[in-house]
Amino acid sequence: MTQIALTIAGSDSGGGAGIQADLKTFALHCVHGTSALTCVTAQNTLGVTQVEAMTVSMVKAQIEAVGSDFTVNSVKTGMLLHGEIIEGVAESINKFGFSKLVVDPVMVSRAGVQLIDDDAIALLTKLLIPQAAIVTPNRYEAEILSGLTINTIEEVKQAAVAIYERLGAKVVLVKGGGLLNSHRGTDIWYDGTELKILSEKAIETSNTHGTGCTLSAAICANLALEQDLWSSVIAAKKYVTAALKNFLNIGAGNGPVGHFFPLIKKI
Ligand SMILES: Nc1ncnc2c1ncn2[C@@H]1O[C@H](COP(=O)(O)OP(=O)(O)O)[C@@H](O)[C@H]1O
Ligand SMILES: Cc1ncc(COP(=O)(O)OP(=O)(O)O)c(N)n1
Repeated sequence: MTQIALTIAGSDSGGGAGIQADLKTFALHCVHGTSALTCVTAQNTLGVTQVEAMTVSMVKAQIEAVGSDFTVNSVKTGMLLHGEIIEGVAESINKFGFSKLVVDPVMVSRAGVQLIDDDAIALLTKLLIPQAAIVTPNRYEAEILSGLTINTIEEVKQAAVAIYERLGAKVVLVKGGGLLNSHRGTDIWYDGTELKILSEKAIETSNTHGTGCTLSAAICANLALEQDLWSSVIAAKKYVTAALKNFLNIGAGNGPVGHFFPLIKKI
């Protein structure tokens, strides 16, 4: 049977993050990828130079087109840009009752640049995070969502608990790529009962563009394949780590992870 996943996210013209990263990740998991584009970014390995939003009606029409024709097994959200889009997306998600929902609360890039406005952050926390099966903030997003400063693993754990308690998330996975040196491969899971550490050795590279999108898309793909949430996260962590090890040294800035590493012919 063909499993189907939907990504609701922005386009990255450089192909490293956003919709492009999500669809590649779905394909490498043998999951049919569908998409609802929220915005278009002019972006490369050096950064974002321009952003344009899709209209709310077009975002909703894309979700409607996919949801009314296919059995969608899982959904992820990425860059949602502004409050009206978030309201529209939340409405459509409710309409179709998508329950295997991964919310990657894309707000701040690894470089610390805010990617959505303040109203959007408030609506994301109110309308989408409580509906998510799992929310996957990076270090900076976890600081905003928890109201805490994060430097150490202990502080990552405190933030994960605070986000769970303050926002009603079912599971929180705080990603550690923005931490210092040896902690960059360490993520913290909190499900209201247990704090779990997912740790991989930090990979020495600046070609990390798209790690967050890739991790959340891989979780979404594994959920579509009917794995449970914890197994989905473990497998996704393995996929993003391998993709990072196979980074693409392209462009003048921070290159993307290598999504298609399993297909590369060994000489
Ligand atoms: N240098 C690195 N070495 C190993 N793992 C990393 C590295 N950078 C990021 N990761 C992993 O990539 C995933 C995405 O995390 P992160 O980069 O923090 O997200 P985002 O792209 O949203 O900022 C996490 O599992 C994190 O541990
Ligand atoms: C269109 C678009 N969506 C999301 C991001 C952020 O990508 P992410 O993988 O979360 O983070 P980086 O590791 O690339 O900072 C983006 N840049 N563009």
